[in-house]
Amino acid sequence: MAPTAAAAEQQQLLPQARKALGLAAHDASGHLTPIRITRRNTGDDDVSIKVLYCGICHSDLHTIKNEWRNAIYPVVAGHEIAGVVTEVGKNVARFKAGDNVGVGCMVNTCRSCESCEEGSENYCSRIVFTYNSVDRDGTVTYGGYSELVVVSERFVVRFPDGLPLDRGAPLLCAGVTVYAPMKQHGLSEPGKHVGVIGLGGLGHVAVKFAKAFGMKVTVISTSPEKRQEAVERLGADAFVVSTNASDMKSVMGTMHGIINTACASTSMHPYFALLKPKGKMILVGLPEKPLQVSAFALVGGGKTLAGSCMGSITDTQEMMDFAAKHGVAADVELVRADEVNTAMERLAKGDVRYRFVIDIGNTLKTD
Ligand SMILES: NC(=O)C1=CN([C@@H]2O[C@H](COP(=O)(O)OP(=O)(O)OC[C@H]3O[C@@H](n4cnc5c(N)ncnc54)[C@H](OP(=O)(O)O)[C@@H]3O)[C@@H](O)[C@H]2O)C=CC1
Ligand SMILES: O=C/C=C/c1ccc(O)c(O)c1
Ligand SMILES: [Zn+2]
Ligand SMILES: [Zn+2]
Repeated sequence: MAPTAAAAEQQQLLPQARKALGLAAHDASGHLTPIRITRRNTGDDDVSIKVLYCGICHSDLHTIKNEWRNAIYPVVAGHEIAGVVTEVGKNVARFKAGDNVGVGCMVNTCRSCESCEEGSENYCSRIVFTYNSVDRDGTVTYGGYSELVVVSERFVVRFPDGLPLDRGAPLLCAGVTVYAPMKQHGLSEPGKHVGVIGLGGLGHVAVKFAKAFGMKVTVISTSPEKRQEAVERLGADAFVVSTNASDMKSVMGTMHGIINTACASTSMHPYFALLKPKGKMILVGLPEKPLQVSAFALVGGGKTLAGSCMGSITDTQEMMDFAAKHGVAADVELVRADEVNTAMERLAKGDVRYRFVIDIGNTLKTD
């Protein structure tokens, strides 16, 4: 397939570049088709990575459908990237060809602001996301729905032994996005009770991390059909349906904190009632539409509403190592590159258990 005009223009800006096959959305239909993109040659601080697996995050779907109104088409999504190092630049000390590595949601930051200096580079105001972002050289970033990525060493993490690449890939976004705020907000302490709103890609790994921390965990879901697997397969202690009044009453005022992963907007009022006094609601879901929050739901019990965005690179490596040590990995449905549009349609309907992962290494090929 011929490259689009925008991709061709980008290619001309990069005299030293390689071609790579990717999957791109070209408009808000979100339909993905093969595209030829360019990747820079391996710079002195870069790691070139052959992509083997890439998870499909709901953020990918929000972006390709332009639900956040910020799409820069063509969009090559994907920020749950697992692969093998093929080449490193001369300054790269931590990785060598043949290493199994991962790349998550960011590929560049300013490296000098307060957030960067304190190791919270995920809050850098000049953050460059792995895709749909303008990099410091002016090019638009393309993500892991492609056969090759070239990433500065400091945004690459090591895949620990024992963590499979296909089931580990989703941890690079979904995993760290729930792990980091759980640690930051004291929701990783044994014996505490945490609620997880939304049993999807993020939610199911939140349940697994909570159990690995030794916590009590309750899933708060809109999908009654997930009850059995939440308890029996994922290890949740309880499961309540958010529209079922008696279910919700049974856990009222019991939770130290809630991780809210819902991808669609809803009234937050019933959820705040589940928190203990001074409990914390941590928002990680990014619905297209604004949330409804009543002041009375927060003020009365001295409750906190906080947001959290991904995690730092240090958080990400710590989370990957913790996952390997405690046997935490995503439940995945592996799909071929030519099945990606069907996977997106199913994700939009909540029909996935619990993360689609594209088998890029074996199936992204020219005809
Ligand atoms: N803050 C950050 O850094 C990050 C944010 N995100 C965002 O987090 C959200 C979740 O991502 P992901 O887990 O991949 O998405 P999934 O689609 O895998 O899961 C989302 C879950 O939300 C629940 N849900 C759907 N509709 C509603 C609704 N109307 N009300 C309440 N719950 C609902 C469903 O769970 P159930 O059936 O159990 O109700 C669904 O499975 C997305 O908005 C994504 O963009 C993702 C990564 C990082
Ligand atoms: O899936 C991860 C997305 C994270 C994200 C956070 C904040 C923001 O403005 C984005 O565009 C993406
Ligand atoms: Zn994501
Ligand atoms: Zn910065």
